[in-house]
Amino acid sequence: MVNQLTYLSGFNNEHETEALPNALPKGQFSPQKVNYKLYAEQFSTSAFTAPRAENRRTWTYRIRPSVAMGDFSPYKNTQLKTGPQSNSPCPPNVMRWNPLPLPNESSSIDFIEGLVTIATNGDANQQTGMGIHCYSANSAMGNRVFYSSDGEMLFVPQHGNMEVKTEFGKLHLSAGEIMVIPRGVRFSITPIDGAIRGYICENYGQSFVLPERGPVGANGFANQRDFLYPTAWFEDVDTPHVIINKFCGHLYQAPLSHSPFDVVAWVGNSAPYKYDLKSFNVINTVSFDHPDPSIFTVLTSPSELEGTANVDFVIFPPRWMVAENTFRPPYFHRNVMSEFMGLIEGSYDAKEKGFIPGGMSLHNCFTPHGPEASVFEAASNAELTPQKYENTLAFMFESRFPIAPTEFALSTPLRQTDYIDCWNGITKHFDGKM
Ligand SMILES: O=C(O)Cc1cc(O)ccc1O
Ligand SMILES: [Fe+2]
Repeated sequence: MVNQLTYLSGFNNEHETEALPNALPKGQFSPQKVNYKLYAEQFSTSAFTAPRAENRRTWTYRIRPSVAMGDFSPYKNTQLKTGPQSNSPCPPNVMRWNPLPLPNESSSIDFIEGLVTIATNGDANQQTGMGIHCYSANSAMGNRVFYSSDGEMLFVPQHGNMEVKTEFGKLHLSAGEIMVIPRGVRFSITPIDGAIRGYICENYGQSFVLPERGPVGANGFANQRDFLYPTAWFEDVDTPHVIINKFCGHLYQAPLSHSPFDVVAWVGNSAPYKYDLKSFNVINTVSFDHPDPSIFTVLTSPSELEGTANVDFVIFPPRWMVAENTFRPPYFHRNVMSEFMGLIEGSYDAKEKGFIPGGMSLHNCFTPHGPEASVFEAASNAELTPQKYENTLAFMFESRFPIAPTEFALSTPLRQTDYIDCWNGITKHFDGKM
């Protein structure tokens, strides 16, 4: 059992929280002396001059400033990769993978060791694109603490429960929830009650925001109030720690004489947050035709091209299907945007076999795809009564940039090299007659 945590609610709010009374300065951010002899340190994840609506920064009040640390040295190479991947082909094939196995009970794998990159796009140093990783772990990170300078990390847990210690406080995260850790925030992950597994979108581009609602109005989709931020929590621990930083596609380590989780109070809008996907207010057709999946966008990382995301995070949650005279599952299509999908639980309406929880699929820029043959047959002949589509939770990272699988993803035996055969049964029905 884990203790209940308290959270602050509201996407991108200027939150304020203190673990000791009056640790937060009043009326200013950087007084000559901070209460409790703390240090003031600003943490910025947008340029100082970013417009107010996009500006993100938090003032932290900590036992030591972050610079009280040793120097960085290279850390070992792992399966964690970064875009652009040089010398690696990006074949346009439809691709699908079985889930990464959970770590064996006889071995002890922490979050950092269990990270494997499946695909990347864009260029981390140009702050475009993303890395798509899978994690699987069964042990705590001990005195190791991780952060990425290359991107903010959107976690999509698929299996198990974890406690996440961050500089801004603790979060508990379970399958069916998501969490975003801003670029640069230090964290440590501890599996609770067994192994954990999930997906990560390391977003090199602009920070995730909520999509516009347009004519839908002031409510619906993901509502701001359902995004939960941690309350300040700190430990005053003077034992050696190791900081592991992903920077420009490489890992570095640096020694620290103490725990970096020493923020006693903070105020600002840049901090980790989590969201329960069950809170998503699903909006869909109540008449005919299958709408585009953009109606299911939870978070979007915009690019400089309006409406053309660096990456959209889209979910396919349980919902009523009521469309009349309509082919109800996802349609056949070719798309300039590239689509990477995962399955959190149950099954997905376009693929009844082969796409299994923890698995992944990739349909790249203009690669044709759609319902598998048996789904097409069944949905073309189904009686269209209202139907509750349950036991399902899929998601998609959809990006304007082609998504290149890593060497690992191309060659792993987890890859279903016969994936294309699921469309084998698509035959000609045309006979020239109506
Ligand atoms: O390819 C997919 O399964 C994702 C998807 C779902 C949908 O409902 C419509 C278009 C689309 O790309
Ligand atoms: Fe698609």
